[in-house]
Amino acid sequence: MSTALADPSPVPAPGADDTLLRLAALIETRKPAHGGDPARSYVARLLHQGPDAILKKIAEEAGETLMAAKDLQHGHGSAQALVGEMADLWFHSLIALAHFGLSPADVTAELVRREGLSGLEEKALRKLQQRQQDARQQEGEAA
Ligand SMILES: N=c1c2ncn([C@@H]3O[C@H](COP(=O)(O)OP(=O)(O)OP(=O)(O)O)[C@@H](O)[C@H]3O)c2ncn1[C@@H]1O[C@H](COP(=O)(O)O)[C@@H](O)[C@H]1O
Repeated sequence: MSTALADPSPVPAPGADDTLLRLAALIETRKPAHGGDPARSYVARLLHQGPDAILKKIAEEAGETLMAAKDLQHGHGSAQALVGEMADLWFHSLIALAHFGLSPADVTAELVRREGLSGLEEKALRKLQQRQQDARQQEGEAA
């Protein structure tokens, strides 16, 4: 009998779910340069209000996500409530990316770059680089 563990969640093929890309493309059409109308579109209104308003929404949605997760942790929330708040957070993050001329493809490219690199290894590498940089700086000051 095989002792291999069953895969708990099959890894989808790259690009299998393009929901974020489709939503980002829609958000792009809401920019003032593309005729987005703040009177008729929530996204256009937020883009029109500018980065402070967008970032305020992200902070708000991050807080609501945290509260929904804590509720679930303590047994008086629902998974659906957490999913809803996380969706709000992702949605507003996409608007922020669009404002700064970025797309979810930029974020996934960064995640792809990190694939296979353990967070613990990355942290150790970062500390090593910092120590090397500090040592170089001290040598420079001593010279
Ligand atoms: N996914 C979303 C989406 N998620 C959340 N929201 C809106 O985000 C708003 C903020 O959520 P809140 O819970 O904070 O609600 P609120 O208290 O009314 O917020 P305030 O605006 O008053 O601060 C709500 O009005 C939600 O309806 C969204 N609005 C739009 N989309 C997508 O964006 C597309 C374009 O939307 P429009 O630009 O409005 O046409 C839509 O077709 C959808 O696919």
